[in-house]
Amino acid sequence: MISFNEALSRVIGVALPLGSESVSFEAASGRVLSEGVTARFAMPRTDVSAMDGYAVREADLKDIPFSLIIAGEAAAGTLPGQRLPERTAFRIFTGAPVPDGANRVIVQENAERAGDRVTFLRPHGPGRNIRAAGSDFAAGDLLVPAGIRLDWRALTTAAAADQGRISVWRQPCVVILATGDELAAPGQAMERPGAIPESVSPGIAAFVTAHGGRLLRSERLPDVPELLGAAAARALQEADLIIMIGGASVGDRDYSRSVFGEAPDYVFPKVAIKPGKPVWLARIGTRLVLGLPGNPTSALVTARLLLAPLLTGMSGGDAATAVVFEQGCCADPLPACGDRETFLRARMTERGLVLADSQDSGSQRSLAASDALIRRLPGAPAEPAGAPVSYIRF
Ligand SMILES: Nc1nc2c(c(=O)[nH]1)N[C@H]1C(S)=C(S)[C@@H](COP(=O)(O)OP(=O)(O)OC[C@H]3O[C@@H](n4cnc5c(N)ncnc54)[C@H](O)[C@@H]3O)O[C@H]1N2
Ligand code: MOO
Repeated sequence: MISFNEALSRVIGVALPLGSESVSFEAASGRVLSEGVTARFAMPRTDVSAMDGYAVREADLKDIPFSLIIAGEAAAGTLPGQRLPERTAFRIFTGAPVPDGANRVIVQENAERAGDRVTFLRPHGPGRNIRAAGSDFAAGDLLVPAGIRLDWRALTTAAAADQGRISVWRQPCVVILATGDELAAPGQAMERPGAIPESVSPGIAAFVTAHGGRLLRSERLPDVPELLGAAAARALQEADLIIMIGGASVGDRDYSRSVFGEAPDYVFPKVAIKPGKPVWLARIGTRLVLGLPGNPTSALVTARLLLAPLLTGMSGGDAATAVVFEQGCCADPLPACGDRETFLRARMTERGLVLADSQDSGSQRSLAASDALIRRLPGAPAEPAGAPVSYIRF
């Protein structure tokens, strides 16, 4: 069985972008730029006021108090090119073009206006309160480079470039197939003896969307090979990535692998990790199929460790950045690790990482309260409380 590191490097190897497309800003959130965004013009476009106040000439300033006639007004959006006559002031607002000849804006808090005169009553500070043309960026400057995921900060910078459309990598289209006779839609399990709520695909669906995928649909299917086969064939037509949930193990009714043929072209058939050993990844033509174990914690842990880099890379990002381990300390004693690399659910607190009450891979209660996975290497000895640990945000 391969190690987690080997599985991760194989995921990174197949997590390739799927081609680019041009989108409007409304559709760009969370997408990865396939081409950098360059500015169509300099910002500010012209010298502009940084404050609400009065534009003046330096040469006209006298000891306070002194007055000037107000000769005009400039607001944001006013065309540049107005001229400030000597020994006058202009009423000016933040973002307005500074009239030619003016070289300082005095904030209105230091002045008092009466009709067409302004009297400066308090000393102005050293700042000129003018943003020079091009001081933010010049025409043609690269504002956001290719490869950046457009989060709310990068979207703002990109929009400032005044490009109507931008080039982004295509989103991987995903179909989720959750398998198991026992599964019922949440809200409908109690009425059916033997049923349990299908809890994994709602979590995985949210995970897919958060990591740059486009969810086409999520289906719940019984353990009937014909039905699974038909659903898999449909999914292979439409999706770049199919996520099978459950049926990954060796039970007689575990069909998730066999619906893709006698011997799928595995990227890996399982991984030496706990929880999540039965996780698998295969290529079916140009599509990828990821099999997550049915145990809810195993499914979510393997999603965090292997689906995150897969979706990150397929959506144009740097797959390796999706799996970053940090150093911390564990507030609880740690048990010795067996021969499978183990990821323990934990919660980040001011005291350090606190282990979840249950580490059972079927446990679902602890998931909502866990935001970290502590990484324990095979054969690691037991440790007392306070030991340094490597962990990943969960
Ligand atoms: N003889 C062996 N048995 C098992 C092995 C093994 O190596 N040899 N591996 C165990 C491990 S480790 C895991 S993890 C599980 C994973 O098995 P499957 O992927 O085949 O999962 P299922 O059998 O379908 O289900 C396991 C468990 O999870 C519940 N489940 C499944 N899907 C969902 C869902 N969508 N929502 C909520 N709960 C779900 C299911 O009812 C079962 O209780 O296999 C071990 N067995
Ligand atoms: O790997 Mo399983 O996920 O240990 O229960």
